[in-house]
Amino acid sequence: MKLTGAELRTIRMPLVTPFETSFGVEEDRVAVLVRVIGTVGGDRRPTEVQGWGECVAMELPLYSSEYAEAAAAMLRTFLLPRLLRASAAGTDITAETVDALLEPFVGHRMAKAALEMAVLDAQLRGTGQSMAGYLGATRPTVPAGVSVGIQPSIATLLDVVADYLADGYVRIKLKIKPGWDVAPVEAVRERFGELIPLQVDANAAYTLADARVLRRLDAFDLLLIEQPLPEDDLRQHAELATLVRTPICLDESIVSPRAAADAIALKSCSVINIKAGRVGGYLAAKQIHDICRANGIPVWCGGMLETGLGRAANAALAALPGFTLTGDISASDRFYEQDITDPFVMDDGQITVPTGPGLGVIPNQSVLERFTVTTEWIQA
Ligand SMILES: O=C(O)CCC(=O)N[C@@H](C(=O)O)c1ccccc1
Repeated sequence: MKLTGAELRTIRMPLVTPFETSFGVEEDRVAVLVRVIGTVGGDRRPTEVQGWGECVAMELPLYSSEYAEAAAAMLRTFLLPRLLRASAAGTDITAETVDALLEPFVGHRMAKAALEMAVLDAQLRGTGQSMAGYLGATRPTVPAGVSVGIQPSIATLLDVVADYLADGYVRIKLKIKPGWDVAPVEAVRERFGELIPLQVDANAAYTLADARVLRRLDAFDLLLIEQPLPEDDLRQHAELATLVRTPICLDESIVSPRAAADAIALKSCSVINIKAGRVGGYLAAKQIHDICRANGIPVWCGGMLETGLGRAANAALAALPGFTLTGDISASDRFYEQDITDPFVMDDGQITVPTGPGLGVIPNQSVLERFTVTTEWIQA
């Protein structure tokens, strides 16, 4: 497509309840959104298209080195000007070429992913193909899993889990950290039985010296332990994998298809959480899916508290055949009283994959305005 301009918007959305992880407590979500405007169909029959991208970088650099303000600066100063200049010079801007065009800029995968997502959405709205169709989805719905934050007490945790199970969630993920691990998992197992699919997410809060504690989790038949050790420690994850029986799943460590291939080769994990924003976009996410499938590694789609825009794309991704484990694809009301798109709702534990062109959803302008902190127009 011929890129004519882009809107860069920062929104702030209140969370329905504080969300505590091993790296902090979030009361609201700050998100950077990109809307690209362009034309397709050449000079003969130019048709205007627009596409939306959502950056998953948090307000603070606690999950990864990226954060919202830095992502906005990257998009404003380097990434969008690069694409706009290339387009003005006659380059056809497609989702498949964004990564190569942005390659000179090192890192900033979440910022790049948001821009690639916007270009892909615009491109697909132009052709009429859905994101699910483009990625190769094979299912019309995906199972809904929920991520449960660290709670003030075990009693509160059990009430929260009971509510989510009553809502129909088919998989429970518990955030853990040193001092909040064996006891909450044991309590959930005792209260709700052995049958509910249960996993834990440490967000890199442990070290290999904690292997004894992590091995105690083997007693609870967990689906996996997610990212127990620091992001850059594939070797020690491989060591830990020989000490605990529960499958090790990596999240923060898997920053690219190459990292996925390395982690598999080094036996650092036996499950991978794929987050398009973390790995540089939905095309890289699909590559990781394909690498894992070729190596017999099950994958699932992680969440980053996305609005309905990212949620739509994640539902499409999670419908690919290698996504055999339930992901963090929850209903919009898990985090938001009001989503910026029509809300994603759960139906019998399932989330429906959008079938419209592109993402298949668009923001509700008045809700978007209500949550907007800043918006700016970027053009060549
Ligand atoms: O369901 C969701 O969207 C959230 C899933 C979740 O727990 N995400 C975690 C994570 O570490 O995977 C996270 C939360 C906040 C910020 C970054 C990551």
